Amino acid sequence: MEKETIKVVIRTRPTAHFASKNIKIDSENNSITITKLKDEEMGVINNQQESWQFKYSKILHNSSQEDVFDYCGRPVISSIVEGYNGTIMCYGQTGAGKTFSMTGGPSNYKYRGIIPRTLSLMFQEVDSRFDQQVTVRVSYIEIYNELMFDLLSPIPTHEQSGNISIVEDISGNIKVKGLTMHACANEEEALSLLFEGDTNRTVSQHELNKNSSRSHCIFTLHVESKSRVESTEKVHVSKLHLVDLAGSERTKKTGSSGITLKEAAFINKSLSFLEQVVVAVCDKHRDHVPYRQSKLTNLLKDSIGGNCKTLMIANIWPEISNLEETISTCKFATRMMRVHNKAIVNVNQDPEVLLKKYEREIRDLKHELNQTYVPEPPEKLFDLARQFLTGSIDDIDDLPSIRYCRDLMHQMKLVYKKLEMNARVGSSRRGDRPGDGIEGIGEPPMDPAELERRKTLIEEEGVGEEEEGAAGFGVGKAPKESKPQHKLEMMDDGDHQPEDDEESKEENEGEGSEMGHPSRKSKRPKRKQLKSKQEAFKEYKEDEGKQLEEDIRTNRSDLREKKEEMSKLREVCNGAKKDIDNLKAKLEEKNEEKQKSLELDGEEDVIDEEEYNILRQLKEHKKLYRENFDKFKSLKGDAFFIQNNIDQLKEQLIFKFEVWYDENFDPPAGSKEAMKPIDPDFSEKA
Ligand SMILES: Nc1ncnc2c1ncn2[C@@H]1O[C@H](COP(=O)(O)OP(=O)(O)OP(=O)(O)O)[C@@H](O)[C@H]1O
Repeated sequence: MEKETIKVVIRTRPTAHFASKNIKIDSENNSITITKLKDEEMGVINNQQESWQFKYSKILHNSSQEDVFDYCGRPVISSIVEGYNGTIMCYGQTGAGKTFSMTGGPSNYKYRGIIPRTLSLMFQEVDSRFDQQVTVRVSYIEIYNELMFDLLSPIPTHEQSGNISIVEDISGNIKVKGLTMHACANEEEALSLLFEGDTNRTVSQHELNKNSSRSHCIFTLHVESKSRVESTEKVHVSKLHLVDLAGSERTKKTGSSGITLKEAAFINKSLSFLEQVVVAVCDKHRDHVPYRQSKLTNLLKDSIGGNCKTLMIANIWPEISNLEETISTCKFATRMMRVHNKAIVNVNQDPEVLLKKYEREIRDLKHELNQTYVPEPPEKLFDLARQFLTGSIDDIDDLPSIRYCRDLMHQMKLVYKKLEMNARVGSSRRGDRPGDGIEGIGEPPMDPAELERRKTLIEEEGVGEEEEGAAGFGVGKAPKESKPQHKLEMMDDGDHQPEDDEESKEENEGEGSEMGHPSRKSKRPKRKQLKSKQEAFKEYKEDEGKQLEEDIRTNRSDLREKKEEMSKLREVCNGAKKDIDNLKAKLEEKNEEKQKSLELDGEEDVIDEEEYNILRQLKEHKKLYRENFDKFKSLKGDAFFIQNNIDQLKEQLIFKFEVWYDENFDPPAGSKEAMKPIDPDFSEKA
């Protein structure tokens, strides 16, 4: 934040009748001394002199327009592009040269004022900043009799004067709602808007000065700049108010009547409100500043005591007849110098760039994930999960990525399901409640007394209960020695099936078995007739594996869409590339022609219309190519990501199926059917 007082510059209007007796100007010290005989006008005999000395930031006495701009305008331009707000305002009595200072005299180019010079320098500054994209818009507003008029509105101002109003946004920035803003690409466009506004400006006939303005005029440049080099969402936003205030003369001196008297009253009122605001801002004990009392002070709230770098030019007309006005202007100017402003760089966020930035971040992260994560074989993770859940290992130290954790969690779920299922099968064989074999998993843990009782029973009598004529789902009673030594052994009967006792073996053999595993057939839920592993897989996908199958299908359809889009973009890129090559060849031909004519006439050809058109087209095609290629690259990343999803889902599907298959069918271990690899795309291909 830059805290500084408002700069005040005194500019004198050149005159042949300079009041040299009363006004002494010291340009070196930037001071001015004014002397006046007391009550001279009242005719009272009083030879006492009254004298004032004022000191300012600068006194521009008989200065050229260029000098005025160099001091007042030039330093402001770069700070505007950097994001600081700025205001340059001209204050002073009618005819003192406010409009001349601000807009200039039309008679000669060298008389152009601060506004046209600012526009010229501003666009030079914009063009010189290759690394920045700068947008300049202008607005032009007039305050006349406390009404605001948009001088650049295509609708006649009197019709839409009610349509514009001053508003303050949540950050305290003042804006004029409904005011038209005109984007300008260059100095010429901006100048023509200034001329258009000036033509529309309300000018009233007046005794003191035929063309003097009876209104306040504010020409504003709204500047936005953002970096072309860095992909940043930061946009520097600023405004530069160039203000031509109405004349500050006293009403009685104007000799006005009718409308112009009313005008003068309004002007005096708003200028006195301006004074009140300045006084209030300077008074540390005042907590309220009456900005809202008038349109002018409301509109210039940022400029006086706010977020702005402000400079005031106090125009004086140093003739004896204007002594009162000169003193009054100097007094006001001195007060203005005490106003402290707090200018900050105004930074906004460009939502478009912000969105693009987030999209890029997501894409990069996805890409990084795909790049760095090499999926572990599911069997390995399954084994790790089982070791962890059964307490063989206390901790899993190495968790390299979220994807790894996710896969591991998934395997944990599978282990859990398997354990739960085995426990259920085990308990139904033993007649226990489900979950008895896996304390803490599935069902709530058993009452400790009951658990102890059962343990003793198992130790004494073996696992399970005697069944009379057991058939179907009965599990019978396991002998004492079949009690598993390890908790997992008890839980996981898939691989660690306790051997049935001879008695029950015989029993089962008596019942016969199609699968060749009589013992299991009698002790487990009836297993399905095996057709083929691939057919079982089909069945699995329609039933338990339905969700995974659906996920794969959704991903596949996404992938298809992406690929279709990619193929369209590829065509556009190829077309653009072809056009670029053709245009380059044409350009080459043109260059050869030029070279030849240079050798013949020794004159270097300038770019002709055809060459210009080729260059323009080349630029457009390159842009088209770049845009579409960027989109293509982004889609390629997406497609890669989706393909990876599909592979993962397929792996999961096969693994889950293998578990399911193992639990539901009994091909002899190591048999051809059991070893057969599954083709997850079998039904798709069919
Ligand atoms: N520094 C100057 N050099 C040459 N001519 C000047 C200068 N200052 C003012 N003038 C001339 O004085 C006349 C009045 O100036 P101008 O219209 O700028 O006054 P003003 O303060 O804007 O008055 P108003 O308050 O009525 O708008 C114009 O003809 C202008 O050309």
